[in-house]
Amino acid sequence: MTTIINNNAAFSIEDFNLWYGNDQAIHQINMKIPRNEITAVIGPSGCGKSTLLKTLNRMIETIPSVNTSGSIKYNDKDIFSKKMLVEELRTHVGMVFQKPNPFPKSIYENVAYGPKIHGIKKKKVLDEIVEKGLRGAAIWDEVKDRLNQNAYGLSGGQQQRICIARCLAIEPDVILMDEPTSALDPISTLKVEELIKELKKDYTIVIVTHNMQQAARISDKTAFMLNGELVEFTDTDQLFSNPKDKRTEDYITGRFG
Ligand SMILES: Nc1ncnc2c1ncn2[C@@H]1O[C@H](COP(=O)(O)OP(=O)(O)OP(=O)(O)O)[C@@H](O)[C@H]1O
Repeated sequence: MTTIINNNAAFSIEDFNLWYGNDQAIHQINMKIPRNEITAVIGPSGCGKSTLLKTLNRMIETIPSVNTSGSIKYNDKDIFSKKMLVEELRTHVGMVFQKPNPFPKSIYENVAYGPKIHGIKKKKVLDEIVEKGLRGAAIWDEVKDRLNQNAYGLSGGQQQRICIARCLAIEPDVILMDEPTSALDPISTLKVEELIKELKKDYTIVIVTHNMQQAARISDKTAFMLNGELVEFTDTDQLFSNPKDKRTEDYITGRFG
């Protein structure tokens, strides 16, 4: 997609509402997600974090009861417009899930999968993409001698980095991460956190996390959601040191959630 970008927001969300059937899960959200930064979305269980994230690459459309109003623009283009092909949106906006979900295939095939679907057949080109993806996901050195082994044989933390490599191989612009470390042990979590900080040089990252310390450690901006509303969205340092809204303060000081 060739786009002239007029502002510094990867996503501009305006007056956005979302319903599952009759239940409204997102209420009138306005936010601009900055490019090449890490934006964390925090809030208690059920506040709508995953729903908002899954809307950004239209994964939410797989649920038939969903209705929306308002607008979401990616690079100034309406993601819900008929002209926006969902497959194209998802090549620009990749996603990494809570539980590592490699395919039951070799490490190599996991990373080469997306490019192959997009028609790349030459072994040499695929080799290069696989190496670049694995290097980008900081796992090349650990797996370069066993690319043909099944990805299921790796540890949870390694599997998650393979999933990140798989995402990088389609050369996205934005990476959405839904609690990417919640199934990992502390050491793997730290590795993935280091990787996320490294990736923001080249990508815009939006990460949903239950873990406030994680948001504070890695993100530039933090959004606090409650009952489907965006209560506060500002610089991470500011949100954790000097929240403007009493509800944010109550949440970050552990009074609820
Ligand atoms: N497929 C669905 N059908 C109907 N309601 C749903 C569906 N998915 C989520 N919801 C509802 O939408 C609201 C927001 O859920 P969502 O999963 O976005 O919250 P969350 O903040 O990500 O929660 P958690 O931290 O527990 O994952 C909740 O009330 C939830 O029950």
